Amino acid sequence: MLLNIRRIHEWTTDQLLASPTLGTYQTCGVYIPFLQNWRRSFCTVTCHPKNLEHILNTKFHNYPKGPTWQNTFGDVLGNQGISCAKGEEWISLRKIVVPELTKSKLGPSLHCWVNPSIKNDLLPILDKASKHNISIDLQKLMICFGTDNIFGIALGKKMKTLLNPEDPIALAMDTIFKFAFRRFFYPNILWKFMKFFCIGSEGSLKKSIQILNNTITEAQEERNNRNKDETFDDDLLWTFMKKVQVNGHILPSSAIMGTVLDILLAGRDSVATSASWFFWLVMNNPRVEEKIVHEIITVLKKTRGKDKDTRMDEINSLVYLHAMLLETLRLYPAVPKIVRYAICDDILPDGTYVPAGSDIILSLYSVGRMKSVWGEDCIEFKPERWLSTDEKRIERHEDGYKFVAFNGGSRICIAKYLTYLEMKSVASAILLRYELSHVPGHQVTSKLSFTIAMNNGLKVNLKRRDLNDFDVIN
Ligand code: HEM
Repeated sequence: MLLNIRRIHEWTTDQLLASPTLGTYQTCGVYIPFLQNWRRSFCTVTCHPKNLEHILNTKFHNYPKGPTWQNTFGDVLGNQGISCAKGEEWISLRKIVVPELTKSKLGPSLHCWVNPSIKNDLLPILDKASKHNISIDLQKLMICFGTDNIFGIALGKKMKTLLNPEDPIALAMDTIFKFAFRRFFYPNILWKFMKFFCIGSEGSLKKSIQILNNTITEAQEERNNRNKDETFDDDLLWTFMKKVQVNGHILPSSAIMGTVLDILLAGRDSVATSASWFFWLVMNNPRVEEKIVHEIITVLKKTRGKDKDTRMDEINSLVYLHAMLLETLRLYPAVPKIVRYAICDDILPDGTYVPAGSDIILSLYSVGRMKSVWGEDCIEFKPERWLSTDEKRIERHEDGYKFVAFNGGSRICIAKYLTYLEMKSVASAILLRYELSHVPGHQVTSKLSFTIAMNNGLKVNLKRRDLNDFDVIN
């Protein structure tokens, strides 16, 4: 495995393909007597849809995130937010958060944050690059775009990192992703020692977490001092603070703060990574590119007047684009694997015995690459597989356990619609205006990190798209 660490997701997929059950294998880490229970070094890896459903839904209570995850990331995420919370508190948090991110609530996010960020900050950068033939790193821009949007939506904060990528808060986030992930590879005893003495990567991690926490605390204090008679624009923090009581259960402010921290961390790279793979797949598939540009133009021609920002109804009409996003996430799920822990002994639907106290890795990356699940053409980028025969609507059900990019069951991602909204807006804005092409010699490979980011970014050249035939857009 170590020899394949740079292509770990592909390697895991190969192992799963070679397994007798076509989707599950079991392995052992290094067992250290007296320091750990042998079961802790035992691990089941699976991508079998029936197993995924069993673990994430049917036997949800037997498979929490578990001590490995909690010990490694609990302190980074503050131990209090929605992603760490358990039991009643977690249920109450979901009741507060999920309704705020439904399709019908996202209009203001599009209007106040996503569209202005595209129009005022992103497009001028792309315009300049295309005029002067300068190559750009699209992944880097997408990370800034993700940062600006999520800080706006969650905290009402104008970050403008597209214009100022060296913003200290944005740099603190980079540090958190880089050094928290390093903990996976360091022995526990080493990173805990470094953390205790606040040295090396752990010292930088602590400072960066502090920067992010201070930002949230300042925003919270400002809202605590608000005059109750005045009206304010809603952002997620303000909405959560107003809704802190659910079914008679009052949530501590640390749970609200922790949840906003979760949202900031989860909301940035996931969208940026997915958008980057999306553009890469578009560049590699001219047939699909032609179809999508045609769709965007057709939809906009029907609906738009003078206003050039994409509207919610337009976004919802972009069916082929939606299929493209699903297909991107099927092949490159932003979160390539998740970890769970078995509380009691169990037998998975494919017959695999899982001992209590062991870890389970769910390979969300591999499930999209199984012929047994997606057919002979599973490796091909084929948005049509999601569509009805007349290509007018999404036909394949995206919530089954064959498509688990957003997880499934009770802990399903809270921000599926927000992701679609951000990705569709940025994809249509860019593809309408520019043709993208690879910078010669630039290699695209995935990096080992929480998300399936690209190792050296996505270097592209831009050429203004000729839309003379379609007089609605310029
Ligand atoms: C392409 C985009 C995204 C993908 C593929 C994705 C995927 C996921 C997955 C797989 C999980 C489950 C993790 C686990 O249980 O171990 C998850 C949970 C979560 N996601 Fe997303 N996500 C995306 C975008 C976002 C965005 C934009 C936000 C922020 C608004 C967000 C916030 C969260 C939160 C807070 C959780 C924890 C939910 C809970 O534990 O109850 N995600 N996401």
